[in-house]
Amino acid sequence: MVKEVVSSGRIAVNLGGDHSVAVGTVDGHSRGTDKRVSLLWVDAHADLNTSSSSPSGNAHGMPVSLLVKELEEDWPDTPAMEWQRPRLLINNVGFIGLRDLDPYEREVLKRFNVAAYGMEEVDRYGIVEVTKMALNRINPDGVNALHLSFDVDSLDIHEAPCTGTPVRGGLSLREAMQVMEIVRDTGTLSALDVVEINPLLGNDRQAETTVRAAVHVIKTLFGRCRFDSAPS
Ligand SMILES: NC(=[NH2+])NCCC[C@H](N)C(=O)O
Ligand SMILES: [Mn+2]
Repeated sequence: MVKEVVSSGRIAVNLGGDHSVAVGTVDGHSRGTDKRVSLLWVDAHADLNTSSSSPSGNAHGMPVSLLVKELEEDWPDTPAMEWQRPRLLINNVGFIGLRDLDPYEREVLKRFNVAAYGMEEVDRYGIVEVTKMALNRINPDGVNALHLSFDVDSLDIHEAPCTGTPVRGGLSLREAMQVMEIVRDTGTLSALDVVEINPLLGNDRQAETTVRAAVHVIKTLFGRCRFDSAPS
């Protein structure tokens, strides 16, 4: 599906589901375009575990490591995954919002000098600077197709309470909207995932808060301006 949408020149929007859906969406994206794909992963977690490094065994903590060529050797045999081969370069992958990493993930980020920006960098440099630095590093000439994979757990738990692995101290909705404004203005966006919304993990009000936050993020990415439109 993503392959067809992207190859017809449209932007693919994928609503998850847990973050392991991104293995399929990013794979389809890269097969639907002649361009190289840069991946911006906005998340509290790096989702870089392999099945052997993962402390939890949860697949939603592993998609990025399945997608990058550099980690192919780190994976034990994956019998169910023959359909997918890694197609991305790890230096075309950037992270924003990190604040909960496992030891293997930390080691990989260091080993390849990945464009990884945690909440400390967001606090130190500000979200605008961090977003620009990340985009410059993963898509320096602006010629690659951008895949934005947005995990709602990148947001602070007050903004997005209904998610499976929340981590306190995350992005404000305003910071996330600034990321979207900057990405939008690059004109490079080719596919979007919005994932890890689980309305069952909370009361109605919390579900509504979470869904509305996601809607704000999506609308901003597709052109809604904060100055001249009423909030929704
Ligand atoms: N997409 C997510 N919410 N990922 C959470 C991953 C948490 C932890 N790093 C793990 O591997 O289990
Ligand atoms: Mn994630």
